[in-house]
Amino acid sequence: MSIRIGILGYGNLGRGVECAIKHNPDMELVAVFTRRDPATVKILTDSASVYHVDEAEKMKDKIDVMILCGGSATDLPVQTPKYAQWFNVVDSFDTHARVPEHFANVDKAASESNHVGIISVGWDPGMFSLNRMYANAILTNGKDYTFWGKGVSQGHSDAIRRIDGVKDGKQYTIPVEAALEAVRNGENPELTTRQKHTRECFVVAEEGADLARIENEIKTMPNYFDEYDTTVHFISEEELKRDHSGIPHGGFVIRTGKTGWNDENSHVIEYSLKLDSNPEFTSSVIVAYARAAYRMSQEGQKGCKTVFDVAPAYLSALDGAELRKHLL
Ligand SMILES: NC(=O)C1=CN([C@@H]2O[C@H](COP(=O)(O)OP(=O)(O)OC[C@H]3O[C@@H](n4cnc5c(N)ncnc54)[C@H](OP(=O)(O)O)[C@@H]3O)[C@@H](O)[C@H]2O)C=CC1
Ligand SMILES: N[C@@H](C[C@H]1CC(C(=O)O)=NO1)C(=O)O
Repeated sequence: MSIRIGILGYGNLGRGVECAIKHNPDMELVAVFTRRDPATVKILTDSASVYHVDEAEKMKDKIDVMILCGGSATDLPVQTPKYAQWFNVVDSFDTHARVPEHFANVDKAASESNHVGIISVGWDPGMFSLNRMYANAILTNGKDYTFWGKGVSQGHSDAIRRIDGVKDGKQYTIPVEAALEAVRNGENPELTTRQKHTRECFVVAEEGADLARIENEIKTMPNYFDEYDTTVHFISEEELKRDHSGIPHGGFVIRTGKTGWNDENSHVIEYSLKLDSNPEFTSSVIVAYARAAYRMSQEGQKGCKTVFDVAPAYLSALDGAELRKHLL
């Protein structure tokens, strides 16, 4: 029997999840839920239907895992705990500073309702988190760095789109070359947040909006921009569509460490991603964790989990001898 999936929130990530389900034969998309008028939201899966989010609770027995595809800035803090009352849920929550609060809220809802809620799934947080954790557990005497881009951060782009007066926008994350070079040269530099990345925003403002206010709100935004050197460009909708239509991204996690009685041996662990489509890759990670959420729930597990709590085997559509072929 297929794992029955619901998508809540139909933006870049929602569309990516719909596509990723097509590549997972053990899953089927049952429904897409939106806060907009369902008649205005067109999906590509003939066997599924679009509903208003108010209809979701009625379908709690028809969906095994609800994948929350809203924005981290304002949607997921409300939506994930809310829908964990009725569903196993997976989200991509990435406001790093607010993860403890989000975990607690989802854990309360999921524990009380006997559901599994896996939060902060994707690549960062997500796959990069796993690799930072593995590297620190293995090379205990070492130093690690995370670099992103140059690419489009969906979280930061979502955050700027939520500002009053912003019609659309995209944010590029750009690694500082000198910092990259120092790390690559094994200099193990001490780097502040500001010394590692800069951020560049391309914003389409509503007619008559106060551009100075928008720029200031972006640059001072806690948890997103206030610790970075950020530039803001105001452009037309046509320019955004013409020059900034893609959502590529990537980055790497690197840890250098030493072993030996006198630290005589050095080692480097590196995990890197080059993504044509940030949303499609992120969605592919999320769909694998939806399989895990379903299986863990079927075993009677409940409450909030992160990628650290999910045994890798839960992610794979393979099992037993077929799965063990990945060992070699
Ligand atoms: N952990 C990780 O590695 C990653 C995490 N993310 C997270 O994913 C989140 C979602 O990103 P993304 O999908 O790009 O965000 P979008 O802005 O595309 O979508 C967010 C929500 O906005 C609404 N929406 C989408 N399009 C429209 C529209 N045309 N008009 C009105 N409302 C619209 C949708 O809700 P509705 O249908 O209800 O209207 C949707 O759920 C990000 O905030 C980020 O935090 C992203 C990438 C990686
Ligand atoms: N969560 C990020 C994924 C990576 C990219 C990123 C950044 O560019 O700041 N941080 O983490 C996203 O929303 O795209």
